Amino acid sequence: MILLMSCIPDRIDLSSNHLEATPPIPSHFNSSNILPSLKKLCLDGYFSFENNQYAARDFGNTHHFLPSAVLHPKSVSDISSTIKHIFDMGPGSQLTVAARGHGHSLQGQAQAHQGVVINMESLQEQEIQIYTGEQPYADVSGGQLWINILHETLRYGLAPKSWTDYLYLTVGGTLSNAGISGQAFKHGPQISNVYQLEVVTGKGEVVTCSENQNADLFYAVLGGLGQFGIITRARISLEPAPKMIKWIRVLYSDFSSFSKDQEHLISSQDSFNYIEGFVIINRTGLLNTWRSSFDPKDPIRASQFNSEGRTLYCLEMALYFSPNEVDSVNKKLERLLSELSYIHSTLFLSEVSYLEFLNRVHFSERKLRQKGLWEIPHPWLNLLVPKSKINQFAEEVFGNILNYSSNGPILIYPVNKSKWNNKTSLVTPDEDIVYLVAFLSSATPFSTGKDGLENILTQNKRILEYCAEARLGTKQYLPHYSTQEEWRAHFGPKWKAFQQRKLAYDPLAILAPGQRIFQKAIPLKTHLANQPQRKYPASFGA
Ligand SMILES: Cc1cc2nc3c(=O)[nH]c(=O)nc-3n(C[C@H](O)[C@H](O)[C@H](O)COP(=O)(O)OP(=O)(O)OC[C@H]3O[C@@H](n4cnc5c(N)ncnc54)[C@H](O)[C@@H]3O)c2cc1C
Repeated sequence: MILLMSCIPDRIDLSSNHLEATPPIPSHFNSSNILPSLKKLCLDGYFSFENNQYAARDFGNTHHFLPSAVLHPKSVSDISSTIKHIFDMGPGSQLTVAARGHGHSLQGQAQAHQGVVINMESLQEQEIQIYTGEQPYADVSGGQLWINILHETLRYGLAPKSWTDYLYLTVGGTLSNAGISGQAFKHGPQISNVYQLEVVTGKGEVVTCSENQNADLFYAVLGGLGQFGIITRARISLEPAPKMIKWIRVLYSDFSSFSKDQEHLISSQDSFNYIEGFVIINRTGLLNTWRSSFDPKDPIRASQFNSEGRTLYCLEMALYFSPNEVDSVNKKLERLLSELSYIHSTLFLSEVSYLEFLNRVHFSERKLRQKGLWEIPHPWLNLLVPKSKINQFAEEVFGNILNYSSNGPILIYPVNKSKWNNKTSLVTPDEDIVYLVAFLSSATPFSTGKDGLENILTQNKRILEYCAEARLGTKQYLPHYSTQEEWRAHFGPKWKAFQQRKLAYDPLAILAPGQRIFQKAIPLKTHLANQPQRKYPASFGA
């Protein structure tokens, strides 16, 4: 159930549905004055003004802000003329615009309260175009799903190099964050594997950018949380696609051996193609095994392994190969495994196609959907932790704060920062190796117990407080804050550049209001100059 109200108290907990207050839209703002002017725009696509509840929903399922209109663009010009029209109204109109990819944000980041949501998936102006050759690439729409890109590129024996664990996400959505998965140690995140973008800025201008052309906008948009422009097209770097995957999991009972082996593997020249890992705290229910699209016998074998109540760490690796390389890949696998110090009775190996491997979470999604466990609140917390502090972090968080059980998978794996470009808007800890730690919790509807939403949010808060108190230098990935002070602390030395770029590309703060970084009500120049240390209501941030 979605509750949509224009005026609701600060926080309502309906157990199954955690809502936050609607942003403080001033009383003089009346969207009904604005909407007739939108209707007059000459578009290839169309606006819908009713039945837009889905645009007030996301995967997190805790924030629900209803827009006044949804644009279903058929062309880039639909997007640019809509934004230009809103820009020309000036700051007084209050109208904001959120691009909505697949709506898999966690806290309303793709929503626009009483604003305009752009349904990016309807932008199918151009087919996926593949360029073969020495440096192959794909030209794709910003609203394209990664799963569709995979299917199409595989027809040419090619595929993107860097992925997310789940492929039902759009190009624009993941490039606005980073796009991190088990290939990132080798290729960097998805934002390191883009040659060119086409962007509609907050003034409605359509700009092509790359590292050689309008480079500042290019880097601003990558990891830019949708603040500087709407990605309408992206040129994605490709590589020859492997046919098959050896997919391996091994267990550790000791965190430092586990992380030492992970770091060894990501630093080796000739290593696996994919390296991740996860924490197994107590036993696993269906929600905890959503990544276990593995040999069906393995969970049974794993459950026979007597952990004696200890927390276990699972190192997950994949080796790409072609059917004609079986001998050499087996030798390589043997050599790589011989360098590791896992518990030897816990080696799990399966062989799957590349497509099955990359699409593994969708397999679990289907199972969860059947049980009604997909569209429930997901109070996720994603952190980037510097390598020098990971042992301290693990000891306190896995050993103390989460001492009873987890409410979903906890991923943990290191990546080499040398593969990441510091010019992008993405913020990471300042070390050569950082760990992605993802607490992918699901809240049980109506529960007020340990698996309930409030409890998980409290637990997330404890983790964040511990990181701050212990000065671990962690950064949130897919960040979510409620005060401007927190955003400034998040960006640290990058905050000034982030503000300057906002002023250059979206001076009226029209775009991506759901990130709650800038507020359209305040003219941006004043806003930037004054730097107020103000705390906005929890739902709105700075
Ligand atoms: C099941 C699941 C698994 C995930 N796994 C991973 C993972 O392995 N690695 C990882 O890095 N992330 C992962 N994520 C997080 C995911 O990458 C982000 O939430 C991403 O933003 C979702 O993409 P989307 O298309 O749904 O974007 P949306 O939620 O629709 O939008 C996200 C933000 O980007 C903006 N935006 C959307 N489209 C555009 C565009 N074209 N141009 C400019 N701005 C735009 C929106 O306004 C919003 O601010 C996962 C999320 C889920 C739900």
